[in-house]
Amino acid sequence: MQKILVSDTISEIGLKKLLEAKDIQVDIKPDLHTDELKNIIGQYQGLLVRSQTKVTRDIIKAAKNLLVIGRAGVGIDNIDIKAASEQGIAVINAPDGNTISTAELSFAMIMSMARWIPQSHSDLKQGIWNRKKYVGVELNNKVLGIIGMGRIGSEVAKRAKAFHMHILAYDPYITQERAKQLGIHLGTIDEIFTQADFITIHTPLTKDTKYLIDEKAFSMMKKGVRLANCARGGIIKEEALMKALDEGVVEVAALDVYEKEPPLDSPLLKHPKVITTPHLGASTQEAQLNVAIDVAQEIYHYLKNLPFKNAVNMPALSPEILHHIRPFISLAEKLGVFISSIILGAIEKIEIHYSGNIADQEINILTRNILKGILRQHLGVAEVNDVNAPLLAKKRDIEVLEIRSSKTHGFTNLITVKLKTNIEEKFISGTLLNGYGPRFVNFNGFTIDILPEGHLIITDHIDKPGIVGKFGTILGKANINIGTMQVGRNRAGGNAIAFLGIDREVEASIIEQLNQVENVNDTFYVEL
Ligand SMILES: NC(=O)c1ccc[n+]([C@@H]2O[C@H](COP(=O)([O-])OP(=O)(O)OC[C@H]3O[C@@H](n4cnc5c(N)ncnc54)[C@H](O)[C@@H]3O)[C@@H](O)[C@H]2O)c1
Ligand SMILES: O=C(O)[C@H](O)COP(=O)(O)O
Repeated sequence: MQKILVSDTISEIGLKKLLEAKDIQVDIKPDLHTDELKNIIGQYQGLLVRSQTKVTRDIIKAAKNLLVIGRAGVGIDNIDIKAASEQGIAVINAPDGNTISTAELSFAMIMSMARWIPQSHSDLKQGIWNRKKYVGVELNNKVLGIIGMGRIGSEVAKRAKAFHMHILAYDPYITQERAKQLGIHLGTIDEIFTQADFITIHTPLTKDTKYLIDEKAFSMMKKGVRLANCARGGIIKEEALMKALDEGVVEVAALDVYEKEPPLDSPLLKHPKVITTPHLGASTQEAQLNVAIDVAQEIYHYLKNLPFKNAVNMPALSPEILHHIRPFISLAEKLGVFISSIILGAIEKIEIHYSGNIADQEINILTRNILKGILRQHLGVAEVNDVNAPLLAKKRDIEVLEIRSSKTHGFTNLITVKLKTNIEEKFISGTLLNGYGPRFVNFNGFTIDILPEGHLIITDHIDKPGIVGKFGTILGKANINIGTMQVGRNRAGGNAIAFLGIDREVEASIIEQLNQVENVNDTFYVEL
């Protein structure tokens, strides 16, 4: 039974897929204190959160059995992705489900700022009829600066266009072609600061966007600019915003998110020109249902080894791509297990060549599986998975090289894994033979045809009469049956190899006996 902890308020209707799964237990415990979460997280394979639960390195360290963290929403800044990746925990979010709701709230903020709706509403509720104080501006013909032209930014742009606003967007990661498609003008951040009548922010909080709107930015802005942030606190430097409001540079600010949440002691809450909502961007019935359905489905798929698309710390594979690549995944891992089991010394470099058809595929997942196969021999099965394998290699200063080539080498597809240690260099090549499945086809230059399955003994020896017979005698005495055998040599009397497929696991003492046979250089046992 796999256990999932839901530690924030997430739509239970949306979680149906997980709640109805017979072999999954879902515990719903919103509003857990950090210490309580730390105490119980060790029991769970899955953790489902929104933005409230802070999944810190400390929590992740305590999460000994955690396989996946699901975020019912977009922002993942409450999750220590680096710590999760290092521990091999996949992080999956639900980026699409709350786009419209957040775009609509952002637009509501823009309209509220234009017409002083919250302030005049609040006055009137207190019996103050003040028509002169609340003269607003039209949106018509105004310049709307959008910082971050992703899902939400694009939806805000569509709505603003309907109001005949001119859109000036800044997003270093979108192309002119995309801007043209959206019917917007792409400019620099400085152009936004100097030209926009309204500015709305839709980027994630990153090291590049932290305090993107600071004193310098405010000093460039048009006097009377209206500024909305429904993205993340910390993109606007709040101290600088207070000053800009007091100096009249910013006429009105609308904030849904804050540097510290809840911002109960922030002076911004008391400022008459600041409109505030308590992080409500995604708080609609529709968005909450959408993100819960999306994340529940993704977590279910992740736990059941089915295709998933929104992992933030590993590549997403569509069912179509997965269909093509899936048969190669097990071959890739076996190539990794094999080569690292038969090499001596500390690994310095891993070179992976993808040739033929496979070179055009999404190979990142194959590389991850090769690295997983290699590193598991040294670090243990529990320590290494698809998520953390590249990071673990990097941490150990192992150089990893991926080389794609259209050359076929006689096979429609071929994966070669070359390992260099401080002592030696070896390689193994494998292919998927149409109709026959995976095969190892070359080992260190020796042509072979090995089904990569079960128990294998591999010897490196000198080609002399009687050697193979001696192997048979030693194994026979130990009651170990040889099911398959292949030998190869570079020339008569030269270097030779033998691959013996045996029926059961073999003890180290038997390998030692094989190693003692005259003219044998090395003997290895591999289980695939
Ligand atoms: N208030 C809420 O409740 C709420 C709800 C949903 C999302 N959000 C926030 O909104 C953000 C945007 O959501 P989205 O779904 O549109 O994400 P998205 O990934 O689709 O879009 C983000 C855009 O920001 C751009 N960007 C990144 N760094 C930038 C930089 N330095 N300068 C300019 N642009 C940059 C990216 O290229 C991307 O196009 C999320 O990261 C989340 O933090 C808040
Ligand atoms: O990043 C998001 O998806 C939003 O900030 C929503 O956060 P919430 O799920 O805590 O409302």
